[in-house]
Amino acid sequence: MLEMRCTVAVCWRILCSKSFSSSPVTPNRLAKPPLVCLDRPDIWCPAPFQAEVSSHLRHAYNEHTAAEIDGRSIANDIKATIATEVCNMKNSIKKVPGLGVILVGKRKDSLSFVRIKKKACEQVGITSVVIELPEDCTEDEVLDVVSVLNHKESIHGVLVQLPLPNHLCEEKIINAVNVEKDVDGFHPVNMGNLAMTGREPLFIPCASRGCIEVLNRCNVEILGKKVVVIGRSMIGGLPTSLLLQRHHATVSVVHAFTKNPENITCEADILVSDVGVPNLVRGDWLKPGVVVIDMGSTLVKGENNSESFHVTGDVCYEEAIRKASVISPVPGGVGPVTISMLLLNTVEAAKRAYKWTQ
Ligand SMILES: NC(=O)C1=CN([C@@H]2O[C@H](COP(=O)(O)OP(=O)(O)OC[C@H]3O[C@@H](n4cnc5c(N)ncnc54)[C@H](OP(=O)(O)O)[C@@H]3O)[C@@H](O)[C@H]2O)C=CC1
Ligand SMILES: Nc1nc(=O)c2c([nH]1)NC[C@@H]1CN(c3ccc(C(=O)N[C@@H](CCC(=O)O)C(=O)O)cc3)C=[N+]21
Repeated sequence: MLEMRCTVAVCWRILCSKSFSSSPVTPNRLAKPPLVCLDRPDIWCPAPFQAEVSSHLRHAYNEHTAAEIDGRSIANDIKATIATEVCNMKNSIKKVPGLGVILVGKRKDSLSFVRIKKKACEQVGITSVVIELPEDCTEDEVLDVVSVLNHKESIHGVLVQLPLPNHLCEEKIINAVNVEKDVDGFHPVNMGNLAMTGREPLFIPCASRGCIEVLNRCNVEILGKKVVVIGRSMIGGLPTSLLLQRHHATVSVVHAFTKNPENITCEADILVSDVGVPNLVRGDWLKPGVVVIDMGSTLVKGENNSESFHVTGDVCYEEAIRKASVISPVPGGVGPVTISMLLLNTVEAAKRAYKWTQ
């Protein structure tokens, strides 16, 4: 409890202090900025960048193995564009976008994801503040921090790292995030608008947006394709299946209660997996030539040294590369692009807040 009070006090001081300012803007450290592909079929909000058709595929070893998607290079291209835009915003209105992240507890994976988000913000000149609360904090204490960030003028994006400890009501906390700062896109108004044809969510969940971005960047056509999404969580599978439908795919969803999932997955032209079970998707689940997007990201202990961890996806990579035409690896696939989509959502939130366009 004392630890939490101290953390909140420190956070409050950080939020109120003048020294809570932007990290260095470093557009030149990154690759030449290409144009980010933000095309969406229903054009829900003004897309600030034009689409660039470029290839981010590493070639296959031979004709029997898949080409590998280079998610890090896609993410670097997007980050370079964002860094330039943040720089322009700073020069034009003396403001930079700000992201507030709330982290409850000390889960190893959450700590790692939050560290990655913070570093990515620094790379492009977005200010970030991470509010850490102890595992046993109360719901009211989390809601108080959400409220502070909601009201802070220099914070344009607010996100609560998930999952939360069981005693906290995720629904109540997500509902409390200002819908105009909901850069995760998990607020029911944003999620509802994503689900309803013709409506315009202010934000699209980052992993789902990342999935579409990766497919676009690798010139994989979505329209009219049979897509199977494994998983239906709020973070990953559900919004991804909705977004793919917006892009006119025919989408089937497989979940924990699906009987004989391989009978469904083997029909897919594009397979997206967001489950968190390593090696769930085997080679015999796949149609030859399928495009595989592995969104799973699970920390697993190394075999020999129990202290070492590595991140792994849902797809049995060695088997899948022999069936797929294109595959996203873990790490280095959709994950880094998800992070760059969070940066993009934060920039878009700041632009709306300041009514600023380049
Ligand atoms: N790369 C990225 O950008 C992102 C990666 N992730 C990763 O995705 C994974 C899933 O995370 P999250 O969505 O939060 O997890 P959840 O546990 O919330 O959801 C898992 C989903 O998978 C389904 N599922 C579980 N077991 C099976 C099974 N054996 N067969 C088919 N479906 C199954 C569940 O079905 P049911 O609904 O029936 O329970 C549920 O819909 C994690 O590894 C996470 O790190 C998440 C977000 C972004
Ligand atoms: N409020 C909230 N929003 C989220 O968007 C959210 C969340 N909670 N909880 C957990 C999931 C998972 N997720 C990932 C983001 C980046 C990588 C990523 O960058 N992965 C790297 C490797 C990461 C590493 O090395 O640890 C890669 O695949 O190359 C993975 C997974 C976002 N999530």
